Amino acid sequence: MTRCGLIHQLGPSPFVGAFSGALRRDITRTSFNYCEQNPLSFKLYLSSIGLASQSKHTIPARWNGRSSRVASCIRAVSAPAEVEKTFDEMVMGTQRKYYMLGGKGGVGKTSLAASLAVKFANNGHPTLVVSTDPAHSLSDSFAQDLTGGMPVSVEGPDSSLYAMEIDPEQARAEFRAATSKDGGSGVKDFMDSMGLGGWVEQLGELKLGELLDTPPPGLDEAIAIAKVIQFIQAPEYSKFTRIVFDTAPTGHTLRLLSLPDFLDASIGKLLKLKEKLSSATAAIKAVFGQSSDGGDSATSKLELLKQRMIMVREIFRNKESTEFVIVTIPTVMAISESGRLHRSLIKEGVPVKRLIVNQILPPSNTDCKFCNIKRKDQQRALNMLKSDPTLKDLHLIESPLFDVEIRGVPALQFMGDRVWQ
Ligand SMILES: Nc1ncnc2c1ncn2[C@@H]1O[C@H](COP(=O)(O)OP(=O)(O)OP(=O)(O)O)[C@@H](O)[C@H]1O
Repeated sequence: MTRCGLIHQLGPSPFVGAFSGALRRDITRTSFNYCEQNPLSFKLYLSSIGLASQSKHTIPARWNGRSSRVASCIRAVSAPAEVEKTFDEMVMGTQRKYYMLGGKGGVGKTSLAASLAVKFANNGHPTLVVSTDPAHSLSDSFAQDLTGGMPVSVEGPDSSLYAMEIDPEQARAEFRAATSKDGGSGVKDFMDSMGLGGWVEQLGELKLGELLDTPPPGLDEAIAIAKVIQFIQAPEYSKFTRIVFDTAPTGHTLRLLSLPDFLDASIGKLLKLKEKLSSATAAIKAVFGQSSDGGDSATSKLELLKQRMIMVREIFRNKESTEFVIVTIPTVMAISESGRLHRSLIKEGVPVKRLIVNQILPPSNTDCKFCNIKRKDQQRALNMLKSDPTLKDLHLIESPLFDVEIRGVPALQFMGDRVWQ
């Protein structure tokens, strides 16, 4: 069929205008791009030609054959009710999306985050997977050295996949360097030496020393995430359309969620105080005949950090761009903790739709007594999950216990194809 033939077959629609401008180019490709960029309009278009809400099998075969990503898009818009919580929905669109995987220690967060990242990359999304867990295992999962705090290219997937382990210690050292110079003890010493006790009291009220010397739990991870934001704002990393976070175990993640507010307030107060101080120091410097300008790099660094913290908080709560996926295993203890995690995420306004139960024993015909008891035990935990008021409405993804360790891209791809459907 010719390209013009295709547009005739598509038939009249309010959206034909959007396609017709591209007639001399590749109309088919344009329609596919249009599907990704304007899914709702494209859905209306499909509806106008009688294809929306029909089975995906009625979508013309040539549309499905373009690439897995556009096929996903077309399937997604043509069967919205089925697709809402499937992988098609996760992969649809070229706007940047963040997926945060979190749960109790050892349940499989890293393996599932890495397998999701591989699947996104294999579906055409330039993807970055980041570990903010101080006890990194992303390098082990990819069987590749990812240390160094910079995105490292992962070999294997169809589109570019980068992975990055943030070193929280190093991130905190950078934070301290930015703040201690003249925002913490430096300012305090200076004001002491000038005999300006009133200012020192105000500094004391801000508890800056405490913030810098004994950081609250979760600060490391907040700074680590702020660092990721810094990376993805740089032009060379702006290409990533999917960013997957392998987060630290539950407790840390929960504290992290309330931290941006805390830091935002503290840093905001500090900046206000520093504004007042800078006019005081200007006056004092003038007495000594020194120039009052010369920049204040610590203040601008703090301002930058504050902006990033605000961005972190906004990203965590943005329903359009972010989803927190709870990972658990079929045990009563893990499921109870997942319930608490979900309640806290709701309280913090973090969007959650999916719950993965990992390491489910697959059915077997053999008469293994241990396996049968274990399977019944897991079933009890699964029943508890299905009747838990906070968890039962989440979309449940069951992930089997694999008989081999999941390490390296081929194994992660295998896991991803089994879990993310
Ligand atoms: N479905 C599975 N089948 C078989 N092995 C699995 C499965 N999921 C995870 N594992 C294995 O369990 C171990 C722990 O997994 P992983 O490191 O992904 O968990 P985690 O939640 O990230 O742990 P931590 O909280 O310590 O960071 C790894 O050896 C991993 O290969």
